[in-house]
Amino acid sequence: MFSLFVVAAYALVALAGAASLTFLRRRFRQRNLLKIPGPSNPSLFWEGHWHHIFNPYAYPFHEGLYKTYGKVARVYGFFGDIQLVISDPKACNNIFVKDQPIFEMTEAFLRYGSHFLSVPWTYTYIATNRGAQHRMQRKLLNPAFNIKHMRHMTPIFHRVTKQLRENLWSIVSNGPEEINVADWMGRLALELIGQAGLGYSFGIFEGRDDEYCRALKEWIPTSSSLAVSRNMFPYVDRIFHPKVLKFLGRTLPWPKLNHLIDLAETLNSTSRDIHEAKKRLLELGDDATVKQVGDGNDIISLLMRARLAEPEDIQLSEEELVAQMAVFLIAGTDTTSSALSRILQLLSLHPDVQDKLRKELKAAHEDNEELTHDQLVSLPFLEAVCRETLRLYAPVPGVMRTTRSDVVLPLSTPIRDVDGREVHEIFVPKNTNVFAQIYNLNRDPSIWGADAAEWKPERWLAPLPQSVADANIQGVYANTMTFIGGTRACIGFKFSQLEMKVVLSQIIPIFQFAPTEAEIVWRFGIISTPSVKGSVGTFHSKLPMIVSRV
Ligand code: HEM
Repeated sequence: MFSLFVVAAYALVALAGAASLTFLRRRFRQRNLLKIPGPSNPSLFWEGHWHHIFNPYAYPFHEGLYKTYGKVARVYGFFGDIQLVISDPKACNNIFVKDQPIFEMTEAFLRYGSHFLSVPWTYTYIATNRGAQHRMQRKLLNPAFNIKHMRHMTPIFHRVTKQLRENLWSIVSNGPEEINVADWMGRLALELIGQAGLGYSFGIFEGRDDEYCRALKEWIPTSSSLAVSRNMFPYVDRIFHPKVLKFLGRTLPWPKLNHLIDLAETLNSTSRDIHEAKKRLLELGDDATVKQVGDGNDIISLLMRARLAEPEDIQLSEEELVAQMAVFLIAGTDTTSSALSRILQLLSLHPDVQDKLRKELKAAHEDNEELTHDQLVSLPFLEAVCRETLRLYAPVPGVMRTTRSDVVLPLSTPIRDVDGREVHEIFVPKNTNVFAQIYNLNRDPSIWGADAAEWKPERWLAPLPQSVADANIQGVYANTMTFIGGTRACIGFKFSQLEMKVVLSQIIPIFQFAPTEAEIVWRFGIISTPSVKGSVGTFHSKLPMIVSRV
């Protein structure tokens, strides 16, 4: 008994020694970052600023960092780890474009994502693989998101949006009604990506209780509620074999984790079933293919046909294809519904802008009831409303990266270090986490002018200030980092543009949106979501609005 106690004590001392050594080595490596100004560590040996950065009410913290420290601030992560929060445009260009292979997704994100979304327990889908495998998948997936294919998708978007329109029309048949717009936009975005992305209908507007849909809806909140423990993944993942991890995840008395594993399995097994059904149709030939949901024009059908046309070694494996399905749903639903909800809220708060947009859309509808892709992209005010909303209120307010080697990060605007010295570039050692603040970068007054924080769609109807061109922001969309840039830029950004425009073109001409008395608070997260101030049920989006027929 005594000897067991001694062994345990030795083990504890050894563990504490190893942890201290790791801490000291890391502190030595990151010592120059201590010179970057930033807030002091609120909890030295545990979370650091993790909760300040990621809690649902973190917007004021991020705005405060920007106001107090400027475009670069030093913060603390777990166990005293030093991290940077950056909104400097030149630095962000380097993070996303020039030095993208150095600034990769964090291990926590990659490993967590691969365990809880991709059943084979490997990096099989686009958002969590890297290097050559990522480049190869991107190359194979890109054609499914090009303009030519978007044109084929426009009728699918119209068809789904009409179902929403019919539902709303009957709800407000007897006069104005209070409606949770975020909920409807969530359902719509899911059905849009279901039909146009997967050629699958969740039956959302027909009231079907779909297991896939339920799993997907629960995956995001369940996964978000495990956000802090996610940081442990790179460590436990190294110690245990994936099969052991999966077994532990199922059997440990940790209901949320158990549930997440069940959800991932449902998502994957249903994706597999959908894939098998599509495969059978493809084997039956073109006539059968066009009879499915989305007329065979959905992204997965296109990729499956490409598989048949390409030699075996340069195509996505069936497993990779199935893995993309859940990721398209996760990446394409809440982002789009967040953007649409935000646009509708802003239109409700600015009735003059809503009227102007309605006028433009009604005029366009005189030629055609269903606006084509080319008509939609040529409407200047619709474009201005989308751009301004996505600039000022990026649905993904920031992304985390980690350095895979030492690197020097140049700055557009020099900062002063804690000794008062001017700093034009920062040496960032290997394994440093960097949080790129898209939200602050997109509303930088030195780029967009003194009115940068105001929602002004008309700014896009006149030439932009020279400072915008000078900032040389290398994001893929409208001089912003809303969809980031470089090889990891959002693959679905044109898809989401088109979705939004189709939806607005169909609902704004016939419905009026007005605010209610409720105070709306937009929660910070991987994706920004609306809630009513003081409401419980943190993860469910709420955006009540008064909707009436025009
Ligand atoms: C307004 C809507 C959207 C916004 C604001 C948005 C934003 C973003 C951002 C910021 C990223 C980079 C994330 C990171 O690297 O950490 C990203 C990646 C991605 N997005 Fe989107 N997205 C939107 C809609 C969509 C849609 C509709 C789809 C699918 C149809 C989609 C699919 C993806 C995929 C697959 C990635 C990973 C790309 C890669 O790693 O190569 N997104 N998105």
